[in-house]
Amino acid sequence: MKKTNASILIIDDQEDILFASKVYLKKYFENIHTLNNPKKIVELLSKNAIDVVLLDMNYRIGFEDGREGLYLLKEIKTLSPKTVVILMTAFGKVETAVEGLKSGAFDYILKPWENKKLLESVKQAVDKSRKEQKKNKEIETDNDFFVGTSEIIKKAYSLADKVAKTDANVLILGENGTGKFVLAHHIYCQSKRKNNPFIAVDLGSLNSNIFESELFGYAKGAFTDAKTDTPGRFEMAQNGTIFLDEIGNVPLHLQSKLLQVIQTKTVTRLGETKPRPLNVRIITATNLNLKLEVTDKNFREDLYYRINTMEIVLPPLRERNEDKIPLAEYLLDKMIEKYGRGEITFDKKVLEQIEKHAWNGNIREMENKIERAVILCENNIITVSDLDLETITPYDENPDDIQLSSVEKATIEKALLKHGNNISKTADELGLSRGSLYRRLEKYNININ
Ligand SMILES: Nc1ncnc2c1ncn2[C@@H]1O[C@H](COP(=O)(O)OP(=O)(O)OP(=O)(O)O)[C@@H](O)[C@H]1O
Repeated sequence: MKKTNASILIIDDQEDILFASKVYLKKYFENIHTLNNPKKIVELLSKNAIDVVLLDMNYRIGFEDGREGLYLLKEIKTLSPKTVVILMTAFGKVETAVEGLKSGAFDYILKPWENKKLLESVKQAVDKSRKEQKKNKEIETDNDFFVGTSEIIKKAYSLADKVAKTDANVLILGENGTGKFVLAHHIYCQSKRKNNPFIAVDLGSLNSNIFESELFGYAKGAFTDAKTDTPGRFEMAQNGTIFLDEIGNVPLHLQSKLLQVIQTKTVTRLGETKPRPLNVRIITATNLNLKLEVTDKNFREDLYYRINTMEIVLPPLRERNEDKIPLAEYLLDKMIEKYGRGEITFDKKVLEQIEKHAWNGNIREMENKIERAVILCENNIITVSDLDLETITPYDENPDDIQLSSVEKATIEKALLKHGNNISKTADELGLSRGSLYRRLEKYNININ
């Protein structure tokens, strides 16, 4: 009989159970791993792709309420969402196992089990795990990613495709709305980590108080609200990819903590002392000129070199003139599908405007305008008034102006972030009147709501 190509992990503190189940299941499945200490789960899951876990619910004598099992179940589902878990429980403890089913376990079996029943349950779990993996592949191949025809963007995307196959850290630079998140996700989908988690974190929105607990996790009791042991985003990304957006906005004292995680490939939860091993690919992004931030001593040089093994610059839309019309057509098709509309086309005048317009808000601005136009348009033709571009200055800056305006925009965004979008304080810091700050927010399409 041919063995099924699947990896099963059995976790139990009783050696005889591990031995017996391993010997039996080895006849049917290619890889059987066993663990007698559940603390080693993170390490094992970070090094192996496991299809099914058979998990005992109790480990310490005197603690037989199954809570440990439920906790470990949560941890496994966080670290490796596509792994299917079967709980093992003693007769009379079914209630906790049922709670486990509600928390994402696939099945439970009673100890001592009949081998046939165990085999049946594991086979079904392997099927389920295969289906999950297939579902994910379909989503990924269905992933709609616009490439474009300009040399500058083709170069950037081809670099991304090349680096995707490796485990190198990637830094994506580009103005707001140029597609940094979309590119990071695209890299993940092309990588060998695509069946493991993709965790995106907007570092700009994490204030210093929650930065560490969110990213590194915490132990129960580490601070007043720490009710349970909780993994951070790094652990959630175990075996997968973490996308750290707005890395340029992390304050210096927290940069050193990030550096330590990246350097040591370990993370220590708040309130714990022992580091946990990490196997995570790191993709970062920022709209700031990070090199300049390093020169100005706002960003640690050592962290910069850690994260930019490969640097990909996404050009603003105004530097990709020939992509504007094809991109607009692509976004139009996307919106037609979203709103279930029949064929809609652009009026000739609209196409001219699309080409001339600066699109300082980049792809996001174009997407928003086209979405609005699809909702508003009558007669299935998008007119100039549907697209609503009249009020916006056409693009006629020279390259030096572009550089300058990118810097100005980034400076304003940084000051806004620092002052929690408070207009008066931001204007004060920048030496502007409130009126001129508002004019600039409009010019650069900066939304503060
Ligand atoms: N290559 C692409 N193909 C299809 N759509 C894209 C592409 N790049 C960007 N977009 C669209 O443009 C919008 C902005 O993209 P995204 O959020 O990735 O930009 P960003 O640079 O991360 O923005 P921010 O800096 O503001 O976070 C998204 O709604 C996305 O759907």
